[in-house]
Amino acid sequence: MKAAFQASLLDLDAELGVEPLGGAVRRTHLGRGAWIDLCPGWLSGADTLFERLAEGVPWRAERRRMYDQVVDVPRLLKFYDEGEPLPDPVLDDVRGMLNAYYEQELGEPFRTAGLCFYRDGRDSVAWHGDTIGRGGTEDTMVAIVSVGSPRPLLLRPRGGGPSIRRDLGHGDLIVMGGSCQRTWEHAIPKTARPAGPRISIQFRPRGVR
Ligand SMILES: O=C(O)CCC(=O)C(=O)O
Ligand SMILES: [Fe+2]
Repeated sequence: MKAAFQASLLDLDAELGVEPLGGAVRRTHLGRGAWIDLCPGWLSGADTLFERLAEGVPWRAERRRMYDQVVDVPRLLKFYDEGEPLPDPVLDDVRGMLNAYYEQELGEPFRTAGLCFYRDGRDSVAWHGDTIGRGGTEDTMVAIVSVGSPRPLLLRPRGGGPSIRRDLGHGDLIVMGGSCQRTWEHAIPKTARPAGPRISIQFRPRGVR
C-alpha cells in the first residue's frame, strides 16, 4: 500500500530499534485508579518501521454490524494472537523491552499485538475501553507504539468529564494502566485537517481485547 507520508526530519537516518525503558518514562495518574505512562520517541527509526508495516502487513478492511446496518470499520486492522510471528523482528524487541520493564508490575507478559492503520483523517476509532476481555473487570495494561504521522489520542472518564489529549506518532510509546480500560475511555477522532497516515501497534496480555 502506498500512502502519502511525510517522514520526520529527525528520524530519517536513525537506526530502527528500541533502548531499554527507564528514566524517560513519565507516569500521569488520571484518578479512579487509572494512569498513563508516556515515553515520547522511544522507538528510533520509526519512519522505517512505518514503511515496512504499511507495505508488509496483510491489512484487512473489516465490516461490522451497527444496529441494523453493516458499516466499514474506519481503519485497517491486523491482529497477531499469542504465539503468532510478528510482522517485523523489531516488534519482538519492542515487546521484549516492554516486558522487561512492565512484567513485574503487570504480573504477566504482554503477548498479543493488534495493529491499526489510519490512512488519513477520515480513519478513526470511536470512544471505547478495551473491555472485551479481562480489561472490563480487572486492572491491566495496554501498551501502544505509534509510527507515522501523529494523531491525537483522547482520554476521558467513563460517564463524562473533560478529556485529555496526547499526540502520538513517530515512535512514541503510551501505556494505559490500572483501571484505565474500565474507568476511562479513549478515542482517535476523525479530523478534517490534513492528517498523514499513522500505524498503531497495541500490545496486550492474554485475555485482554
Ligand atoms: O490507535 C490507537 O492508538 C488506539 C487503538 C485502540 O484504542 C484500539 O485498537 O483499541
Ligand atoms: Fe482501545
